[in-house]
Amino acid sequence: MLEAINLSKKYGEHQALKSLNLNVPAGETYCLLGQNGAGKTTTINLFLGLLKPSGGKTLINGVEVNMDKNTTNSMIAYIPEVVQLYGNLNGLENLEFFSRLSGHNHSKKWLVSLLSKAGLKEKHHTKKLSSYSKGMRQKVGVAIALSKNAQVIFMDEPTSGLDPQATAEFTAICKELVSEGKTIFMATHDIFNAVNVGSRIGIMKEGELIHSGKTLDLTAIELQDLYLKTI
Ligand SMILES: Nc1ncnc2c1ncn2[C@@H]1O[C@H](COP(=O)(O)OP(=O)(O)OP(=O)(O)O)[C@@H](O)[C@H]1O
Repeated sequence: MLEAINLSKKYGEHQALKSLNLNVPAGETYCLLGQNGAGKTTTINLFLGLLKPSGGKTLINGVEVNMDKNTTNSMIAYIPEVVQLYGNLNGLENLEFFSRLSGHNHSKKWLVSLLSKAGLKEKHHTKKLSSYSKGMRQKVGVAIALSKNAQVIFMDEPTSGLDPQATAEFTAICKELVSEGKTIFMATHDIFNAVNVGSRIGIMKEGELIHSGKTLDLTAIELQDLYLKTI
C-alpha cells in the first residue's frame, strides 16, 4: 500500500533523507521510530505530497504521489500531533466542516456514528472544541479521516501528551481500523505503543532506515534494546 523507493530529501545542503526504501502492505500499522531529527516527519510529508523528493519516489497503492496527487490525496488522511480544529465550533460541526471541505456530503446521522466510532462520547459531540482535551481532538481527527474514507491514515506522534487511558483508547481505535483493512503509518517516540499497536516497525537514524521488520511478539523492553543499539 505504501512504498518509498530510493527516497531522498535535501533541505539546502542538509541531507535529511538518504535513499530510503520502505514497503508497507495494506492492513498493517507501521511505526517509524528514531531520534529527533532522524527524518520521520520528512518521510510522512513526502508521502502526503507536502514536500517534493530530491530523489526517488513515494507510491500509495501503486500511484506515485507527485504524479497524481488528486488520486493519492483521495486515499489518505493525516492526523497531526495536535489536531487543528475550530474552537468556536463543536466536534460534530468541525467534522461536518472538514468532511465537506474534502468534497463529502454525509448525513448528520452518519457523522455522529463516525464520532462515536472514533471513541468520542455522544455527550461531547455538541460541546465546543475549546473544552476538548488533546485525546478528544484526536478522536475528531480520526472521525475526519473516516469521513474521507481514507485507506491510509498517517499520524505524527499520536500518543505524545496523552494520558494512559487516552493512549489505551487510541490504541483500541487503531486496532479496530486496521481490522477493517485500513493501513496506518505513524511516527512515534512511544516504544510501548509501537509494540502494542504496530505490526511493523522501522528505526531511522540520520535520514536512513537502519532497521525495518515485523514486531511479532517483540516486547517493549526488547524493542527498547534494539532501538538503543540501532540509534
Ligand atoms: N523545512 C526544513 N528546513 C530545513 N531543515 C529541515 C526542515 N524540516 C526538517 N529539517 C531538518 O531535517 C531533519 C529531519 O527532520 P524531521 O522533522 O523529518 O525529523 P523527525 O525525525 O520528524 O524529528 P522529531 O522527532 O523531532 O519530530 C532534521 O535535521 C531537521 O532539522
